[in-house]
Amino acid sequence: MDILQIDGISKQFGTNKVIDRLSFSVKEGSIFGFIGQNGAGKTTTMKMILGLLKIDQGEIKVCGEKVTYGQNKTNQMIGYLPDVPEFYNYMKPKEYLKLCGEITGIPRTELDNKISELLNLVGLIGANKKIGGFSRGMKQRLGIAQALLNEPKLLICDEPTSALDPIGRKEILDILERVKGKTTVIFSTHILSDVERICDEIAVLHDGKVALTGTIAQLKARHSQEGLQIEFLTLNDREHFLNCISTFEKINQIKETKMGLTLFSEEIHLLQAKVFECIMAEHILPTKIEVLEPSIEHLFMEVVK
Ligand SMILES: Nc1ncnc2c1ncn2[C@@H]1O[C@H](COP(=O)(O)OP(=O)(O)OP(=O)(O)O)[C@@H](O)[C@H]1O
Repeated sequence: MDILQIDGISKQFGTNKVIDRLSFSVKEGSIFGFIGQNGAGKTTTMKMILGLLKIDQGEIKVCGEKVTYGQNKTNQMIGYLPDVPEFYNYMKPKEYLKLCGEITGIPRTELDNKISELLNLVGLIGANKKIGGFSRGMKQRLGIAQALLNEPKLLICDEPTSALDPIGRKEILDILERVKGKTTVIFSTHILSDVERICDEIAVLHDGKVALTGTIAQLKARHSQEGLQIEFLTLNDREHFLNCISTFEKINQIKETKMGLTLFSEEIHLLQAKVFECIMAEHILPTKIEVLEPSIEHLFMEVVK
């Protein structure tokens, strides 16, 4: 079942059309990566899902229920972690979650247990200090706990890892993976390695539309060409090699690097044969030859270039 259906939505700010007949859907129980460059419209889309921004055209459904601007019915099924979550800094995490739980009407008999469970999940059970003294990563983790308090069917996280160091990012990704069994997760990001690590499906937002969507394996198999990276001892060697290889018609793209070249082709075996032919013909000794696996990063670059 699709927990989220986005059907032909558009959004314009003045003359700036940010979202242009955007459509995609998210399956229940999955982790969905919503990818886009800065300013692509990820936050705008999330705010429309939450009914916080008016849609110019199209429709959004959460669990089959239509989202209406300014109304919170569908938000009862959603937990939201904004890109910069705000807290009462003078409170400790337990106190803060208790306040949130009381405001949203969670019965007192359940609340203490639920808070301990969530603080355990996000690794903050022992963090008995004021939130003001928390690191960014700790604040993001507390934000996830808060977003999960009401047991939402859908957890939406806006760039949860963007401002974090590698350890902080890994902690967040591990939590999202653990949450997956109970809650569908959508997270926006421009960090492609995070997406490769935990997402079941992705959508790449570009020019207001989905430029690419599918599972990671499908996308790699369908779209990406493989690359071959070669490095040389001297720039002179690189020039000679480039003159030889550029006559080969099966190459789609050549990128120059500091001491080498990266070659892209859909027929990597033919490319390899030609590379060795040029090396022999030009009497060049490369310092490195490496086949690059198709990656989401390459795919993304293909789509947004
Ligand atoms: N309230 C607004 N009024 C006018 N323009 C806006 C408004 N909100 C967003 N925009 C514009 O819409 C575009 C998309 O912004 P949005 O914040 O949705 O992008 P994003 O993909 O989330 O980017 P980032 O990764 O930088 O957070 C930007 O050009 C932004 O300036």
